Amino acid sequence: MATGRTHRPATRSRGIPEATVARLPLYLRALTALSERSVPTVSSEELAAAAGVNSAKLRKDFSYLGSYGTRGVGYDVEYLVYQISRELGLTQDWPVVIVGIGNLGAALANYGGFASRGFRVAALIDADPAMSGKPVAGIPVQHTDDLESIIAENGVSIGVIATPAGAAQQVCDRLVAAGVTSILNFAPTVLSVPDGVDVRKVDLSIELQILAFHEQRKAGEEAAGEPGAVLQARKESGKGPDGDVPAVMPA
Ligand SMILES: NC(=O)c1ccc[n+]([C@@H]2O[C@H](COP(=O)([O-])OP(=O)(O)OC[C@H]3O[C@@H](n4cnc5c(N)ncnc54)[C@H](O)[C@@H]3O)[C@@H](O)[C@H]2O)c1
Repeated sequence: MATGRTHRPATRSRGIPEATVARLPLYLRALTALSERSVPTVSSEELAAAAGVNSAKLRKDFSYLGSYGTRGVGYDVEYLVYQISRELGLTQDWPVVIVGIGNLGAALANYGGFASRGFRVAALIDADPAMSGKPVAGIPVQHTDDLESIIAENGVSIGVIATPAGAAQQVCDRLVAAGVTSILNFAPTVLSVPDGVDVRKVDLSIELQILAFHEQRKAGEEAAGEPGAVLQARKESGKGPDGDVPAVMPA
């Protein structure tokens, strides 16, 4: 759901392209659903359809993981879940801090899905003294004065920024100086970070603007008397109804 920007070269040092890395969570989500239904194996076509990705692309992606599946049987679901989780670094617990506990920060803190995906909300931080000590999602909010010590004590390397745009760069600078090396930014502003710090930006309004563009184009095509044009455009692009492009795009 975003225009992500990862300040890294297009290929990681271990040789997995960023575009593949961006698709791994899509495979993992589809595989986790299969695993929950106790499905033992899956073909590349089935998994590609479930993940909304082209199957040739999927096979290429899995070749980077050294996973080729078995002809006539497919891929072992549990093993692939393990392999992708390991590749994404999800076999370890990642403590995360959220800075800015307003509407969005509180909603993120309350989201139960992080823990099951290997992310533990270690602390909630806000500049408003009136919020200090108040529990959100069962975690007491801490004041920004203590940001550096919170990062150090919890060994945090991932920070989520949900402050107003005007505060985001300053919060980012403090997080980075305190040792955070990955930032998920929800504030509508472009952050400057030193080399070695990854930033991903989530902006729902940009996503909506992109959808508005497509809606406008579809309306134009239909008005021009080409009712099949949308379907044809999908066929040509090779994308399913949801598109096979992850909402969070690599740089
Ligand atoms: N990315 C998206 O899709 C998306 C969607 C909604 C909102 N947003 C953005 O998320 C941000 C938060 O939105 P909201 O609706 O939760 O706002 P909000 O006003 O409800 O909350 C902002 C919080 O940040 C705190 N804050 C302000 N300055 C701070 C600082 N220097 N350090 C720490 N905390 C600070 C405030 O005390 C407040 O609790 C905004 O930048 C907004 O534009 C993004």
